[in-house]
Amino acid sequence: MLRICSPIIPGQTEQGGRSFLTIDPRRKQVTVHDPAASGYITSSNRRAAVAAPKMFAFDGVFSPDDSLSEVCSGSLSEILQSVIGGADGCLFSYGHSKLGKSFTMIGKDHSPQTLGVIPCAISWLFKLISEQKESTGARFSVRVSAVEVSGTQENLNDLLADFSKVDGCGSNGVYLREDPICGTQLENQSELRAPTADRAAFYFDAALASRNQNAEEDGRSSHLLFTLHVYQYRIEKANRAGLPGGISRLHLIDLGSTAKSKDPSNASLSLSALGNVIMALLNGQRHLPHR
Ligand SMILES: Nc1ncnc2c1ncn2[C@@H]1O[C@H](COP(=O)(O)OP(=O)(O)OP(=O)(O)O)[C@@H](O)[C@H]1O
Repeated sequence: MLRICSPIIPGQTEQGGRSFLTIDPRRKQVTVHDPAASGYITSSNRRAAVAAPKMFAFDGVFSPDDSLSEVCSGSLSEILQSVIGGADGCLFSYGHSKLGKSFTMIGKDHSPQTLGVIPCAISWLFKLISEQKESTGARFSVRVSAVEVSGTQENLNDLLADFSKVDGCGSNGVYLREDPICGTQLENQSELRAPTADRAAFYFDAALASRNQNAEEDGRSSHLLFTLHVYQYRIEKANRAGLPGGISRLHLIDLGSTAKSKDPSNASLSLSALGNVIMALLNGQRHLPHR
């Protein structure tokens, strides 16, 4: 899915130049025209290999006029149904600096219309759970975890560690483990029980408050991984005991800026590197081509 944001070009007002993108939300298509013709780049800077116009098709396209609630409903409905159905899901924002990735994922708490993807996902997940409980009798238990990757060393930080210490199940720190069967696994992050949407939202706010405030000064912005773990149970009619019915996870990720960096170690953030990882996952490869 693609969300188009209006880029502000230095020295040029938003109205000053014709856009080099044509958006067709109904067909879910975007056409890229020659940026030189729209004044966004000079013809001398244009790479000779880029032949415009080029058309790209997506599962969904949101224009700058689309509200945050339209983006949330368009991107979350299907994925939440799948998670309730027992499949894992992931939704992440990716793009250049200051284009509104965090705004899209987190939103602002001014009004219900400016809630971002993560608060909407929390609210709608619990609504779906309650509907599912009514219709099938299934029981659910939701847990949340929140991890930040920040700094030039890409340190992992468990944003809910303080709460799990209070619960008496404090962890010794989150880390990555290479599993020969499942590939790279994030281990040991705090998973806190959230019986209500309000509790999950509280933990989300707490995670945001714990983020590394110095990340931007470190030379790159931080990445936020917020996960809703959904445990399902079937209730035995005879003794009303709960039988484990599987676990699914919804990963909601606000990737930090992908602006070009002079630091060669920042290469893992490039669109092609991310594309390679996604293709490897889709192909079921155990070894993912990441650093
Ligand atoms: N659609 C929008 N409506 C109103 N304000 C927006 C919108 N998109 C972004 N903003 C504002 O623009 C600023 C930059 O947005 P944001 O921090 O979300 O960008 P970002 O892509 O996450 O940047 P970075 O990669 O540097 O973290 C913020 O102050 C945000 O509130």
